[in-house]
Amino acid sequence: MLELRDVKKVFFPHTPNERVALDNVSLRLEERDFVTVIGSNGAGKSTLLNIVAGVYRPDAGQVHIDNTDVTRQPDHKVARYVGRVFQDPMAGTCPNGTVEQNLSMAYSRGKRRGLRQSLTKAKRAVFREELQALELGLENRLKVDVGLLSGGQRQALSLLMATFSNPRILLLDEHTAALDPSRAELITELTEKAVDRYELTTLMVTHNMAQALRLGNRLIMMHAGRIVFELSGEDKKNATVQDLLNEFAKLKVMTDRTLLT
Ligand SMILES: Nc1ncnc2c1ncn2[C@@H]1O[C@H](COP(=O)(O)OP(=O)(O)OP(=O)(O)O)[C@@H](O)[C@H]1O
Repeated sequence: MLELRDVKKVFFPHTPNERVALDNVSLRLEERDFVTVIGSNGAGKSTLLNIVAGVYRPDAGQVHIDNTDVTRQPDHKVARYVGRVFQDPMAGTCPNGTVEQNLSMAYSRGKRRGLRQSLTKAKRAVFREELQALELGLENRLKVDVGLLSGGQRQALSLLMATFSNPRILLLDEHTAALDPSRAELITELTEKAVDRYELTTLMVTHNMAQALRLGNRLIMMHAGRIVFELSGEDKKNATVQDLLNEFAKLKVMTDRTLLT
């Protein structure tokens, strides 16, 4: 379970450059909820993920993961609960490490020290099995440096690393946006599989409205630091990209009115 209560984040407060990135945002994800987040540029989507991941501290409000208040915890502590995949396929993996070294690092996240160390035979067998599920042949390339993999392969590996140690929350930050259409489709399919397989609770930012409708059981639209529109259940299943465009159009009218007053 993830809960944000009245979270506020302001950049450059009390200066001419002040930006209210999150304006008293409250959001609750129940176990296994998969929420897609859409919104225009600067709406506050990345800030929302960064607050959950502990990269930024809110100026007000709280963040809870399960029964733990993580509001004031630094990102390396919050990493115990959170798996994250970034837009840049190069961001989630270490290029100078082999596939198995990268997986080993991710595997030991949140585990006791003894388990962190060596690459045992048993661990390798687990890695092989997990890689097989990606159907990219990476199970035969355990000793290859990650820097030699393609962008799509690296993003598939990042996704596996973010998910297979069963994080309490999975954060997806436009994680298919930098890939060509066929690779984006592959990663989208792998995401659905991983979320099902590891029974994850997921928050995904995307600019792709069709993807936001296709994935997950809930959708939120953000604008100017607020959640302005939500869909869930049957309403989300039946919604079309045109419906979302209509909601965006309403926001534009609102923004134009605000500018005029
Ligand atoms: N590190 C930062 N320093 C200063 N201002 C920031 C910082 N991060 C975000 N902002 C500002 O906060 C607001 C929200 O930004 P954010 O990146 O969360 O939006 P977004 O919805 O993710 O946008 P995009 O779709 O363009 O990535 C914007 O006005 C942005 O300029």
